[in-house]
Amino acid sequence: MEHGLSAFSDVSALRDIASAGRAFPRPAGVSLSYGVAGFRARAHLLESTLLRMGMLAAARSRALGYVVGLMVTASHNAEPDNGVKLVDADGGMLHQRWEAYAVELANADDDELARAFARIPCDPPARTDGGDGPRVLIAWDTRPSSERLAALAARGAELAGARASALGLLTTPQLHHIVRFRNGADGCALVGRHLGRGAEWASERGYFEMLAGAYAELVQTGERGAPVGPALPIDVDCACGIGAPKVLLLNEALAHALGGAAHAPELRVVNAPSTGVLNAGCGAEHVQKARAPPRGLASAMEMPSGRAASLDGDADRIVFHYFKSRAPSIASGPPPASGPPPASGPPSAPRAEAETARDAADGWALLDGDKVAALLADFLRGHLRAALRGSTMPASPSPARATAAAAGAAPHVTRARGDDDDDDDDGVGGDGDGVGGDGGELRAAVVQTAYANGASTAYLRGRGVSIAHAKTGVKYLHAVALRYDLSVYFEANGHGTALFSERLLDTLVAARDAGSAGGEAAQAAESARVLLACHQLINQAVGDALSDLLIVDAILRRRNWDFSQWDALYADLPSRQTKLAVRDRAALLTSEDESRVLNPPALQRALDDLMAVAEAGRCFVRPSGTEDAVRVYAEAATQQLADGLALDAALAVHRLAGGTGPAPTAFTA
Ligand SMILES: CC(=O)N[C@H]1[C@@H](OP(=O)(O)O)O[C@H](CO)[C@@H](O)[C@@H]1O
Repeated sequence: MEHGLSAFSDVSALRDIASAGRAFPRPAGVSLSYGVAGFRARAHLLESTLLRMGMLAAARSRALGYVVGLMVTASHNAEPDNGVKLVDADGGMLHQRWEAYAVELANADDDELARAFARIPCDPPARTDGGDGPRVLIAWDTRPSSERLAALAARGAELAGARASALGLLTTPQLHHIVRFRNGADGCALVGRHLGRGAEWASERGYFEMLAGAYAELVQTGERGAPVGPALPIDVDCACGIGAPKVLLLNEALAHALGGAAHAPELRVVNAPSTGVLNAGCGAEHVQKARAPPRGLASAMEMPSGRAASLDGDADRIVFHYFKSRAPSIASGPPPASGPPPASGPPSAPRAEAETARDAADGWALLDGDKVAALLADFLRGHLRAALRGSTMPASPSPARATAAAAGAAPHVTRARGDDDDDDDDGVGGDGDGVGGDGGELRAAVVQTAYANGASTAYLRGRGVSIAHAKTGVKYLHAVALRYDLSVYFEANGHGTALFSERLLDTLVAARDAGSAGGEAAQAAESARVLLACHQLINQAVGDALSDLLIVDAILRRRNWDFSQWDALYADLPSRQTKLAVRDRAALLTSEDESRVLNPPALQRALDDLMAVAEAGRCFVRPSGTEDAVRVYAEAATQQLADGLALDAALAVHRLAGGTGPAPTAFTA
């Protein structure tokens, strides 16, 4: 039993829960595991799960005394799938300790459901929510099955004694934002002191206002006072999902914040829901895994803006791409002091190897999550150094625990920086990049997974940026990122964000406000202003495609860079991903950092032999947390070697880890 909480004891509600369990039976033979982002399966298998997760969300809200969220989506999965993601009171993902309750509840026998629910410690000793009672905000994506599943979740929440509010169609990050700001407005200590306009921004409208306002702030000037680059259009591949209507709303908000559409970057919707099947041949997952442009933007002719972005099915991740022949040319200003040299700098020879046949033919290039992280890390780090020049760190007993201390919150509900609650399987390495002020050191780092391209890691290291490592899945990256004062985390697939600690924000506010003194202080104040606008723009709860889209565009405009200049930060090592089905993917066990197979041991021996003969070869395999498949990643000195390594590794998995169906002969995205 968790501290201070007792079991749910409303006997009549438990009776209702028991009968609902029988009315929506669990499909026979289906056992669900809580993957890297909640439960996912074919939609028709999920009715009992959604009902039960509505109950769990109610319990979580009751335990914390704050609003929580429930998102119905299967993100990048195929349209017939669906899933559920739970949003915790601080706007983050469900606390890992509660995942065990989620699994227990989702897999309880129908007759056991009420008893399983009654075992969840969720009755607080006294109400802490000002009497509003438990409340679950529910939103869903555009899948045909989503609305019905959302209604079942609402029913589950109500049976478990919570009020359920249906917010309708939202992106996943929007729901995270609304939960966070809603609780922040109510003074929830978990959310931090630097929230901005809590109550005003606790809505979809507020979300757009916040983003557009921060973007407008950032594009007031270019770097070092140079004129800012022009507002250019960008084609946004919305994966035939929820991103499409939201991009249109973002256009309106930008036009409003910037004093007219002419001053805003036009976000052109490609692949709206009415034009095709969700995630099929389009969207971030397709583009990044297949390393090919999406339908609708498959040639330079189809991409009139010369630059594009692809969102995934629930718009929590984004990758960028462009055709080199059509990239809009920007009269390049001087390179920023903090930034790397422009296009001509990095070597371009490896790029030729990296390009697939399609790239070579059309000059198509992908800018993935690693490239976004590199751009952000460079930009934020440069401004951080400038903002801290001459500043004094606020005295703080332990920066990492500042939020927890300020919160005074019970340890079992606090997910503050450095909270050891999440230390079980963080898989973190890296010490952090100390950026000093007079009174202490702020720690900054980029957090990557095993999927990060080796060239991106080398680039960041070469620029003195510290790298920390985490397991695949943003919940792991986020937990590691919270250990730093400023951290940028991105998965190569485009899921990520940047986090600012409370201590850093205190310091930035002080530096900004000291700016009127002139001289160096004025420069520091300007960088502090820029960083505070970034904090407002970058979603602090979770990776957010729309917020990432805007910050990338703002940085490029401030630097007067086009996509090719950004792309030239470093040349990706050639890589290839594929996946294959096995009898039982849970039987494949990997090391903490996922770089090595522990079981079956013969598989790692085979992979070692393959890597030994491929120049600069690196490969690893791991069971997917979202699909019934084993994923294979390979990189090597040439595309041909990377492809060969990936296929050989897939064959080794098939042979030694119970592959089903015919042995793989081609790549599966
Ligand atoms: C290689 C890859 O892209 N894996 C993705 C994918 O997880 P898997 O566990 O690999 O299926 O979906 C996750 C949720 O969206 C995302 O966090 C992760 O990065």
